[in-house]
Amino acid sequence: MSIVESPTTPDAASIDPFDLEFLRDPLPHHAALRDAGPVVRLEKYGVYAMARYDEVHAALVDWQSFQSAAGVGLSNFRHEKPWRPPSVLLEADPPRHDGPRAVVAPLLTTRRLRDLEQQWRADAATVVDAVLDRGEEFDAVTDLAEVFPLRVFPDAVGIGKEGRENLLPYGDFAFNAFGPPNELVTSAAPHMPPVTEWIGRQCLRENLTEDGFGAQIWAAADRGEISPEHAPMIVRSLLTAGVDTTVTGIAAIVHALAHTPGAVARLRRDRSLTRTAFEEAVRLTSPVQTFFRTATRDLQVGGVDIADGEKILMFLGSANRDPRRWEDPDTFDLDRDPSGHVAFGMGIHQCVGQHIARLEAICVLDALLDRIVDIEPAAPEQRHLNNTLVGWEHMPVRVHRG
Ligand code: HEM
Ligand SMILES: O=C(O)c1ccc(-c2ccccn2)cc1
Repeated sequence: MSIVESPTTPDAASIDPFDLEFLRDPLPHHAALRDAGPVVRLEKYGVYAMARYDEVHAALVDWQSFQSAAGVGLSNFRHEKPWRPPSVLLEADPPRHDGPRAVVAPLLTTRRLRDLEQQWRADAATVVDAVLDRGEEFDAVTDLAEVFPLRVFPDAVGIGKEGRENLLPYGDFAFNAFGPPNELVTSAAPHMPPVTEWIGRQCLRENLTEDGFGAQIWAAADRGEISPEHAPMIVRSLLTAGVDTTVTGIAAIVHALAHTPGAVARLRRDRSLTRTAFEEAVRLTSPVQTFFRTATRDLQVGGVDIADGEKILMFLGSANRDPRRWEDPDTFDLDRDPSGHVAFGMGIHQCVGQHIARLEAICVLDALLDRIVDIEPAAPEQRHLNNTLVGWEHMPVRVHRG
């Protein structure tokens, strides 16, 4: 008896995770990939997809078998030239990864961010007041989620005031470049040379303030903890990975509150839940949806043979909604324990900036909770399409000030 594919269940092997229709609404495709098995070979790109929590988690923590140095995008650095010099963090395996990581991680701990927290809370109050002064309806993306990170993060890194409008397009391109050269990449590429050049200049010691993360990274080079040519590369890492991602992180918590009646009231009653709220928001809407690893030897996963050198695409957003791991996964649930989610990855490459991301979101969330008693969608939202990131162009909301 032949198995008749129902028209609504796409044959998983033919799924294109970089097709614009997929990016517009990935959820049904994630379910098809999860249900097709622990590993599915995607015919279009000849890569192996992992969409279930257990396999994604296992690959993330096994850097020896699933390496980053061949690139964490579709492009395989064993055979192809990267579009930019590889990151000494993201696209490096131990031991090359160890020194840069040991330098950056201590700079970005919650303890080190304490003095930033006071300033960022004041900034968040200023930004939210300015938004609410204009009325009870606003765009949570263009008026808030894009405004706050660009107000606080470039100063924290210590880059110059001019040209900061390059940061979002640069990050957007970098995250698109992890995918295939589709129209999201080809339409932006012609505009990138001056943007890439600007980013490179911001990472030079003479262009950094003496009190930001950038200067602290250069000071580590003075101490011989990293080589001098790695210092600008590491500053570039912060500028690449630290802006567009946090825009979605902030938008994700606002989205969750606007679509979950009673959540604002619950959080106003119990502020100890705000950290859980952010973790649950990025579990539900993982800003970084996918990225790759490369097999370092012939592997077998879930009965599927993966040869040395093959690319594996990990679906973090899908893993974070896998019903095999999460009860009622599609619900924003403040009583859930979201720990163990893979929105920040896991293992040696787990997001080194996650405490920055968390602090930015909590500062905005608390500023909102201090001023509103409820929030709801005011008009249909508009997705922002990117090969790796999920996010919104617009998110109209209406707040009630009580
Ligand atoms: C909500 C916001 C963010 C999300 C969802 C996010 C997500 C991630 C994920 C999933 C990884 C792992 C990549 C891998 O395993 O290959 C990662 C790594 C990284 N992130 Fe974040 N990130 C966020 C914000 C930030 C910020 C604010 C910074 C900078 C301050 C940052 C800097 C980095 C760097 C440098 C790495 C590479 C770490 C390494 O390879 O050792 N990220 N991030
Ligand atoms: O070191 C860099 O330049 C860099 C670091 C991290 C990322 C990244 C990639 C996938 C998921 C989350 N973050 C991108 C770039």
